Amino acid sequence: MASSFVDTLTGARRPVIMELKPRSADGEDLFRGRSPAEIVARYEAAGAPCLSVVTGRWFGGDADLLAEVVGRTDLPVLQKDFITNAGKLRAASDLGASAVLLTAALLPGAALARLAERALALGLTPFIEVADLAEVEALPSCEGCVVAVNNKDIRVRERGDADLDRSRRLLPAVRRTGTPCPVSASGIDDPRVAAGLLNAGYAGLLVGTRLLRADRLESWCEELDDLRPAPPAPRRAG
Ligand SMILES: O=C(O)c1ccccc1NCC(=O)[C@H](O)[C@H](O)COP(=O)(O)O
Repeated sequence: MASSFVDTLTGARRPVIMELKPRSADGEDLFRGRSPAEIVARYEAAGAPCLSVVTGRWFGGDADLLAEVVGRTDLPVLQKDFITNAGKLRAASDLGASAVLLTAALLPGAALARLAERALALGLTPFIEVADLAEVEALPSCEGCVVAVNNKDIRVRERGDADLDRSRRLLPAVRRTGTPCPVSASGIDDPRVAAGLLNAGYAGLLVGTRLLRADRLESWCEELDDLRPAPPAPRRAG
């Protein structure tokens, strides 16, 4: 089945999933008085192809935030939360999400495969997140799924430093899963690092904290564009 989340991300000039997350893992207020509507408008103006909404309590999110974001945009939206059963998939679909997080560290292999299949049947893109080689190698076939390498450690609520080498190391194994859309997620700060990951073969990035902190989001995006190969020139008629 065609996936609008995957197609939109892989077809984007700036393949950055821009995230709404009210608080960092350390409790920093990332919205800084801005409404979700303002942040959505800012991300759309910056050319976001897809959005991510953290609904997990640790980060200050909830289902109302997801509903509000979905009501403000036509972009495909990922729900980032601990989704562990079919009821949560139905709830995500009812709220209008286009993609759902499935965390390999939390879900035994058979449960992960079952939830990924169920998500696809509901028209949701499974956004399967991994953090080490054993998790990648245990994945079922990932056609139609995003496979995302989390550069941080969710077991410590993402409080530690990011290990960006993890994304670089795991990319060949992630490709072998059959995913059309490898993504690097978390702890991506510097546009040079972002461009390096895309130029190495990632089809997309998931960035939250850095974009929410940026006073000049457009500058961050332009710096990223400048470090990427130029898009092909449009064909001239005649
Ligand atoms: O990754 C998870 O398993 C997770 C589960 C529930 C809520 C949030 C979760 N992760 C949040 C993130 O991974 C980050 O917010 C996202 O990747 C952006 O990271 P950053 O750019 O470092 O804010």
